[in-house]
Amino acid sequence: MGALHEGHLSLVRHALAENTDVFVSIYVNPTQFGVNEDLDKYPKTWEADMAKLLELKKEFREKSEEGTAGEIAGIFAPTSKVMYPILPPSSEIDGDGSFVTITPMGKWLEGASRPVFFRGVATVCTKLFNIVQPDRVYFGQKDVQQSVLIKRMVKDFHIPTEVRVIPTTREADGLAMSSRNVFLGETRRRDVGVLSRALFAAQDAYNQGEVRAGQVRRKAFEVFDQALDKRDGAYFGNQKIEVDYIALTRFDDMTPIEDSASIDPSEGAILSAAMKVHPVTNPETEEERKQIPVRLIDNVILEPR
Ligand SMILES: Nc1ncnc2c1ncn2[C@@H]1O[C@H](COP(=O)(O)OP(=O)(O)OP(=O)(O)O)[C@@H](O)[C@H]1O
Ligand SMILES: CC(C)(CO)[C@@H](O)C(=O)[O-]
Ligand code: BAL
Repeated sequence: MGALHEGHLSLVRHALAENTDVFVSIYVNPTQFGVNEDLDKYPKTWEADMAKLLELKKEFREKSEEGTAGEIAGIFAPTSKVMYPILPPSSEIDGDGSFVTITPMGKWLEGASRPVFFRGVATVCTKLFNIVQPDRVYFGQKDVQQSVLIKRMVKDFHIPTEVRVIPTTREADGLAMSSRNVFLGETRRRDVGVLSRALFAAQDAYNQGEVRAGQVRRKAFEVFDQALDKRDGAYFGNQKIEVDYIALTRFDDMTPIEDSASIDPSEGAILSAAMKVHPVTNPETEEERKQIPVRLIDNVILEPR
């Protein structure tokens, strides 16, 4: 969706290492945004994006010429008229249109908070895959439910492409890179490292032998409890932070592992989380007065052993 950062470039690097011709799609897809979400505010940095991709093209020039890596063969940046040729796209839950829906997976976790999100993602990815006809497609681990859902879609619809999922690129304090991080501003940015710290703490507990699902999730919540004040079910630092979910799920279908159950260590699990970061409680600067809520997601893999 553009506003490229190192996480996106890592997907392109992996694609260049494994293919001859790489196409980068840049399209902010309206149908995956709910009517009250941040579609209008989504960052657009076309010039900077092109400069980053050009830099990457140069970085790979020698290897491309030797034939040991591919090259960026094109940028696919369609208009909405191209992507949705018949009907203008709807973001209403019961809106009309030609849609791809993957349920029940698309209703849980991210789908519970963003009811049209996965319908929009599955629909636009089907269109992208049909237009570009890629041998492989590259998705980021950061959006783990999205990548599991796309794998399911590719299998169920016999789409002839291989789905590759690339590890999450992080900032120095562990925060997963995301285009939406630019909305945070300095003050909120200082508090949000708590999300990855919580997930890593729970992952450590699992790696040290804890398999009780409730205990693994509790480890993550303990990090929030220690870092922030808890009141009325929300956390408070310089701003209110609401944890949407910290969830343990199975790999293939993202079905939940209940707190009373145990993780099967031979299977492992995904621990994923989402939180809503509200504007700072006592804004002092112009930037703080204009803040919008930012929803952040992250996850870690509890590897099978
Ligand atoms: N930190 C990251 N590491 C690896 N892959 C990433 C990272 N961030 C995004 N991606 C992947 O890049 C692809 C494009 O994502 P998208 O354009 O939505 O960017 P984003 O940074 O996730 O933005 P958003 O703020 O919308 O979450 C997706 O497959 C996504 O999972
Ligand atoms: C998969 C995707 C490109 C669909 O618009 C988007 O959700 C994203 O960038 O993660
Ligand atoms: N990275 C997923 C796209 C979205 O949040 O809309």
